[in-house]
Amino acid sequence: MPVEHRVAARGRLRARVVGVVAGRVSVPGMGQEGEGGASGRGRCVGWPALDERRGPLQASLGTLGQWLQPGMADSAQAQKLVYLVTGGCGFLGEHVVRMLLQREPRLGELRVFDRHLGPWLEELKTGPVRVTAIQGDVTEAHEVAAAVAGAHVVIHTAGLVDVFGRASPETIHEVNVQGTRNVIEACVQTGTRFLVYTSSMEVVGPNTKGHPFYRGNEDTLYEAVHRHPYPCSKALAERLVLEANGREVHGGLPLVTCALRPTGIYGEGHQIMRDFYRQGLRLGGWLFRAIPASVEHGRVYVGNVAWMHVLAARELERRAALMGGQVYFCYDGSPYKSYEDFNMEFLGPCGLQLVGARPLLPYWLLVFLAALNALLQWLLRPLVLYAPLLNPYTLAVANTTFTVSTDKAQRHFGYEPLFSWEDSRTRTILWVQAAGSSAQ
Ligand SMILES: NC(=O)c1ccc[n+]([C@@H]2O[C@H](COP(=O)([O-])OP(=O)(O)OC[C@H]3O[C@@H](n4cnc5c(N)ncnc54)[C@H](O)[C@@H]3O)[C@@H](O)[C@H]2O)c1
Ligand SMILES: CC(C)[C@@H](O)CC[C@@H](C)[C@H]1CC[C@H]2[C@@H]3[C@H](O)C=C4C[C@@H](O)CC[C@]4(C)[C@H]3CC[C@]12C
Repeated sequence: MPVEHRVAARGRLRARVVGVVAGRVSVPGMGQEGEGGASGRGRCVGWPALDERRGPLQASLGTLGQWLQPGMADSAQAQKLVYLVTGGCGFLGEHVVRMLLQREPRLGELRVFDRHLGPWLEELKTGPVRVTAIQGDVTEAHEVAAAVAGAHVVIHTAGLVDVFGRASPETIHEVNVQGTRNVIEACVQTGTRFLVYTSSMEVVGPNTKGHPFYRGNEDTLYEAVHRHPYPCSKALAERLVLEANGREVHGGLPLVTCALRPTGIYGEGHQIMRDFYRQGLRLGGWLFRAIPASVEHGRVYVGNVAWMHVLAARELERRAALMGGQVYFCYDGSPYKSYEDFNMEFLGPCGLQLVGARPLLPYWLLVFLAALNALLQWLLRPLVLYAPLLNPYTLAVANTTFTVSTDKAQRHFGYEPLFSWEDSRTRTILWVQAAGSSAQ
């Protein structure tokens, strides 16, 4: 089946929606979204409270609304279902797209929505499934609404994953919070009932006080206080998604939402891992320990995160009462190790060595160098983007234990990791080797 490319021109998206040609699609002015902030534990220091920002949609639903009749999802059972993956060309998104094509038998159309479409989409010529690539921006409500219209379920992975200061705090907030708000409102306005959101461990921590989170779970009490734009945006977006659970969508049925919280994801396509490998190659095969081996980090293989998204999206309908409004950490059998030691599980077999049983530099010097990097980034910003790996935030995260131990996803929707640790490790090593050889 050829991949159909649709480009969301500003204000217009010529779309074929589940067999219906919608032409110009816009979505009714929303007025105000749900009042009141969630009672969640998280707190973002210095950020607009949730209720201060309203994102009413600016347009009104055209003829499309008459065709999206109540019960359309019911009839969708007879047909094949329409899935939408936002951020579908990202590191995680691509794995979700491929996993859906391999393991979702109900799939009739897969819409891949992203600002930057990958050339690999062209390869996805599958038999019964129509793959529709949509170049669009989640901060543009009308583009999101056009992509969502007619979808049975939305898997919302699109986000600005920036802890290195590449984007401004406002841009991070616009994409991660307003973009999520737009996805929610599009579901409500067009009648899409199921929404799976890719949240993050950082909604919980590490917090600004550097408290460890040791083998914690979804019910562990932890003071989730954040200052950095990225965790703040993820916490606010997650709260929006969970608060939206139960809202009435077009057609009169309730919206069902859940949020998945991956810890540090690794696997094929992990750019930071590739950068570490290339850095090691440049340094003659050596990497130098900066973090104590005792600092445990939870990591999870991208294939298992993708599988959890596919399963949650499938089960959300059947188990709405149990799963609706819930959060789930993403986990698998990956070992608990320091960030650097864990990376060496893949970089070691690729020829690199981690120098030092203990950090080679004293922590105070790392703190100084991180602060210097932050100062340089600020001074150089008008001239050039300077965004090194080491900054006060990444040093704090790297230096704080954060591991999860939970079976909530297994208990709620039968999740079991699809890939063993051994398989995850082998796949990642092969990818690093290929990525490394392409660098030489
Ligand atoms: N990588 C991790 O370790 C990790 C861990 C936990 C959670 N997450 C979450 O998983 C999701 C995906 O992360 P990733 O690591 O794959 O990042 P990524 O940057 O590889 O993928 C994000 C995708 O979203 C797209 N995107 C960004 N802004 C957009 C916009 N305005 N409109 C439309 N598309 C836009 C990007 O083009 C990209 O394809 C994010 O929400 C992130 O917060 C990632
Ligand atoms: C320069 C050294 C101190 C080096 O060890 C720094 C490593 C640092 C770049 C990474 C350490 C922990 C990573 C984060 C963690 O894996 C979880 C994340 C959540 C996810 O939502 C986005 C990515 C990230 C913030 C991830 C980013 C890189 C690290 C900070």
